[in-house]
Amino acid sequence: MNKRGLLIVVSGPSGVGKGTVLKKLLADNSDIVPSISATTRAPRNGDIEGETYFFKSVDEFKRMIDNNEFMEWAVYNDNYYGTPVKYVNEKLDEGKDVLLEIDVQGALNLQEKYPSAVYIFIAPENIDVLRERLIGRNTETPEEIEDRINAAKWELTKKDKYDYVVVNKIVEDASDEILSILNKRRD
Ligand SMILES: Nc1ncnc2c1ncn2[C@@H]1O[C@H](COP(=O)(O)OP(=O)(O)OP(=O)(O)O)[C@@H](O)[C@H]1O
Ligand SMILES: Nc1nc2c(ncn2[C@@H]2O[C@H](COP(=O)(O)O)[C@@H](O)[C@H]2O)c(=O)[nH]1
Repeated sequence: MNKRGLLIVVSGPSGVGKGTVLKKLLADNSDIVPSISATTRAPRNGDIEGETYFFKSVDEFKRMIDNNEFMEWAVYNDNYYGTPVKYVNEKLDEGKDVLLEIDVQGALNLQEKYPSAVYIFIAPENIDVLRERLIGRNTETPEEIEDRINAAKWELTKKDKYDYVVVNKIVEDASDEILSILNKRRD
């Protein structure tokens, strides 16, 4: 029988560069499978249904909650986000490592249920860098950016609850640091 895969949980404020760093990590490591979340937020430029997210109406999302289809879910800036449990369990059972990129509330909710997962927080050098990255990405309105910065301030107070904190100054360095954390945990 396969050894069960490692559950990898990564969080960090919106705009810190999680998606960018994890894309590099996944490109270099075909043995890590990303989980695809469901969300009620509107698709933004570059989003692809079934690849970046499964886009749901609020009613559909609530039905999935009632049917226990999520391993965790949370409301982030007025939208629902959740991790469909079936796919993650299938891949872990196949012995694959599964990567969840989720918000802090979701990660903290998982910690009791999945103590053997590895919890990694990606942090910015400071809030000004975070704001510049969100502005530079140009996918949110100025009001939405301020909401995300406010959420970030709260999220940063929780970083010590994670097993590891990785500062994303240079994408390649952050990806390498995560890989060396994973290699240590796989030993
Ligand atoms: N180390 C870095 N240095 C400079 N710019 C970066 C770095 N990492 C990411 N970026 C840029 O910052 C912006 C935000 O990155 P990204 O979309 O990956 O963030 P995120 O944490 O996944 O955000 P969200 O949670 O909102 O999806 C992008 O424009 C990206 O190109
Ligand atoms: N608790 C969960 N949080 C999730 C999930 N999928 C994504 N996220 C987090 O939401 C925010 C905003 O994401 P965005 O795509 O709108 O920028 C970010 O922190 C994501 O990591 C999930 O399934 N559960």
